[in-house]
Amino acid sequence: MDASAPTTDSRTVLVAYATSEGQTRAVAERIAVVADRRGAETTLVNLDSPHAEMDPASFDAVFVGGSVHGGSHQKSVSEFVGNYRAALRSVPTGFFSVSLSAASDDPEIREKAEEYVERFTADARWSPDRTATVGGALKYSEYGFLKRFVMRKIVSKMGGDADPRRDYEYTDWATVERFAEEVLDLAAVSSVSRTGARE
Ligand SMILES: Cc1cc2nc3c(=O)[nH]c(=O)nc-3n(C[C@H](O)[C@H](O)[C@H](O)COP(=O)(O)O)c2cc1C
Repeated sequence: MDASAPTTDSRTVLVAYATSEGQTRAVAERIAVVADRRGAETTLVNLDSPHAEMDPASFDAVFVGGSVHGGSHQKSVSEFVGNYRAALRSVPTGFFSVSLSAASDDPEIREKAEEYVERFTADARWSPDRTATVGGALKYSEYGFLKRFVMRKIVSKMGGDADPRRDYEYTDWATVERFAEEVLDLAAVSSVSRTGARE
């Protein structure tokens, strides 16, 4: 093996996320699995649960993710990015956004998913190295009356006809893994030139 080849051994990876119904946690966990597979030491943090203070600058790669509700991501996600904006600019980063729009067959609706990301990153004044819009889930069995009502409205507005007697998962796991690999590749590349500045 070429000893100078970049590897992700002993790289540290942070996956910070917020979730309202659990699908973004599943996506974050899949990203962590991809990082673990590459030998990284991965820290998974739910931004809405009590957690130790952490400085993204002390990781080799940082993923941040949230889901879209009423057109916006969780406040804890924008607060995290706002608090650590400078640190996030110093490491390879990926932002993933989970929504139903991302799963639509209609390109105009999928465009909305991109707009949620653009609005988030513009408001947060942060330019992640990679972004991903990820199809979410419809978990009728877990929704109370109001959420179920809102979701049926959203789904019908999107032209869908999901049967509310069952749950749906629209997440494309191959896309999630590809996104994770791309950000991890950046981490491996930048660590090679770590003696100098990040290129
Ligand atoms: C009350 C509610 C509002 C939502 N609003 C939007 C929305 O504005 N746009 C969208 O694309 N998806 C919307 N969704 C779909 C969620 O983004 C999707 O269910 C996602 O999987 C939720 O991720 P989470 O389980 O990590 O919270 C909404 C879902 C709920 C329950």
